[in-house]
Amino acid sequence: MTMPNQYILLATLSLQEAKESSEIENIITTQDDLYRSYYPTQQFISTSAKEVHNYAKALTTGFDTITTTGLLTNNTIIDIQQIIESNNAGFRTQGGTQLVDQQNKKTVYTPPQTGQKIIALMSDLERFINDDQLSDYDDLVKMALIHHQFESIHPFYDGNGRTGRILNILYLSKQKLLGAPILYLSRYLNRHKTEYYQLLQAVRDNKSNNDDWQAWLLFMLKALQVTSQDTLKTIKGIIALMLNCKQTIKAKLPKIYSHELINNLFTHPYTKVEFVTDELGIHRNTASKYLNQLVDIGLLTKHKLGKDNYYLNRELYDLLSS
Ligand SMILES: Nc1ncnc2c1ncn2[C@@H]1O[C@H](COP(=O)(O)OP(=O)(O)OP(=O)(O)O)[C@@H](O)[C@H]1O
Repeated sequence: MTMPNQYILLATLSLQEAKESSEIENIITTQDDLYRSYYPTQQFISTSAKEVHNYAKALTTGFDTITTTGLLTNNTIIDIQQIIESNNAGFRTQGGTQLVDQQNKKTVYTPPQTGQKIIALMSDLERFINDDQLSDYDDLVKMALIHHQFESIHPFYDGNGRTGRILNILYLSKQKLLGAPILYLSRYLNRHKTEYYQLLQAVRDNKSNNDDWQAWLLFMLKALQVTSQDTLKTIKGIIALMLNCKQTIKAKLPKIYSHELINNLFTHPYTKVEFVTDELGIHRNTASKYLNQLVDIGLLTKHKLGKDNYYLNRELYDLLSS
């Protein structure tokens, strides 16, 4: 709420979430490729950067839908997976899906196999997500239960991991625990991937009865706690950098100062002449002059890639990567 322009957080943090969540599925992209790609014009530096941008798009599309309807339905879940995977296969109708341990190639878990069973289970889950009367558990606990159940149903042929992690944030937003979708668990889950996978499975193996549920819930609550603290730190860091940037431009280049310029520099860690031209509504030559002046006073650094020049806001980039 203290951010002058919340879109900055959505643009930067949702891409970080997309990066981390995709990395859990071994889709690896660098910060450079990520921020040099641009979804609106479909310019992607690499195929994995494209997948990561699709994930961010799926997330914001899901958020827009629940903001409008107040519901998180199976249709929305199908739309999300469709944007992530760029296919419209929908829920599985054929058997054969198994979860395999990547190291020893053994099957860890066989999710439900028939289309009928998947639809029945997803209908139950949809009811659980949307009808608050069905359970009086805390919403954070419900989020962890929903994630476990969704991954256990594994309703799609692919994209289940990433779709399930988007559901976490959408559920918290739907329950109005978040005003903007900016609490992203994937960094924590990625750092604790082995435990994340083990705990998902342990509940099902249930070797020590109910303790496995407890361990799973505590793991997810810890993920929420750590992520909340980290996110607040990041937001405070961005606010401080914006203030510093504003003061520096006002002092050294007062003629080019505008809110729109500051917003541009903090929405795109790597900005370009085109972005400034579009977002400030100024001529290309003027945009180019502004960016070079910002390089001269040390606020940006210039990098050439192919035909394009990119202007890096290094401090923002470092803060988001840290
Ligand atoms: N034992 C398990 N039980 C249930 N879910 C699990 C288990 N182990 C891992 N998962 C979940 O499954 C996800 C990976 O699913 P899978 O390997 O089938 O890929 P996928 O469906 O193509 O999804 P994506 O493309 O997003 O990786 C993990 O990220 C995790 O959320």
